[in-house]
Amino acid sequence: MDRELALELVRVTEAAAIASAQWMGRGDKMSADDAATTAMRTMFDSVSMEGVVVIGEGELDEAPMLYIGEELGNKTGPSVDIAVDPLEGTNIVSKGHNNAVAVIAAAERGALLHAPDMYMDKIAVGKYAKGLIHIDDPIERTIDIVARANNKRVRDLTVIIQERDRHQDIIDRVIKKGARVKLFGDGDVGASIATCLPETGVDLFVGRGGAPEGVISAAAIKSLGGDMQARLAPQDEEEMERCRQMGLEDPLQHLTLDHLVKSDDAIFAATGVTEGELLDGVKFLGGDLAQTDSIVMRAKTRTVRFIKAHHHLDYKPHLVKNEE
Ligand SMILES: O=P(O)(O)OC[C@H]1O[C@](O)(COP(=O)(O)O)[C@@H](O)[C@@H]1O
Repeated sequence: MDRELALELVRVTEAAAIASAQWMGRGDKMSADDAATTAMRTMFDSVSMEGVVVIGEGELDEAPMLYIGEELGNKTGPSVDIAVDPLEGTNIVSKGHNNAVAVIAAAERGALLHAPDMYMDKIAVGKYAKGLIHIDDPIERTIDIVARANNKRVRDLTVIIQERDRHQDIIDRVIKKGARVKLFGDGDVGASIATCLPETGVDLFVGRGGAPEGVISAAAIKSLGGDMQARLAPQDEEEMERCRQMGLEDPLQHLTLDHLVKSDDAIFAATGVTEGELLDGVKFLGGDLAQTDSIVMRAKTRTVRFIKAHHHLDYKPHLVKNEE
């Protein structure tokens, strides 16, 4: 997969971000998600690839667009697996909070784990701690390992955790150990990637979140040279069976970064929808002008590009929300 495909995928996330940002703060997460999905689906038609959705909006009977198995692209380019989250942080947008993004991960055909839509336990770190962590280690040991690797004192180490009741024990243990917690409401793709960007001050991501988000994050973490491990967390026998049907013989398998994204030929693209630590949100600058802020990276070359773009919405009427 080449640089051109990476840049084409940014056009797709930009469109999804512009469409959904118009729903910010309107208390309607479904419409925000629909707007992102429709815009993303439309843009995919012109992308030079033979893509197949492996992580999308659901099975064919659940989602009219971007369903698992759907073919995308104009069939002139490489054969790729596509994982999408048109709006990562639906609640964020409906409430006007920070850190919602539109995201796509792509990898050569067969390389992305086909993760069912269920919970997954995850741990992520930046490049200095790569190869040193294990998801089954007690958090206290992991903190010591990452502090040493990142050349920080434990008291200066920051662990980012989604603020959920299920994480209370781990939050208490991080604080007792003397490290810092940084809690976030929604959006664990951005939170896990933050471990790989030293300027965020985040050293370690731990917790249980969506499995699809886990695979998408893994494409970014691979491109940034960091490390991630995971394990699906099926909640009952029915979910165990779903894992098996998706090709995971052992649903509780210890998943390394290379299980999540099997190839080094992977691309991650994201555009901010609302303001965030990683990316600015979509800014409507007056008149028909909208500004987007995106990041795109390729695991093959480890190049990370930040792209600010101005869009004249008079020329993109399909992205403009209809006013009833
Ligand atoms: O809200 P839950 O059930 O704790 O699930 C956690 C998941 O929800 C999110 O915070 C937001 O997901 P949505 O965009 O689908 O609302 C994910 O980033 C995270 O993986």
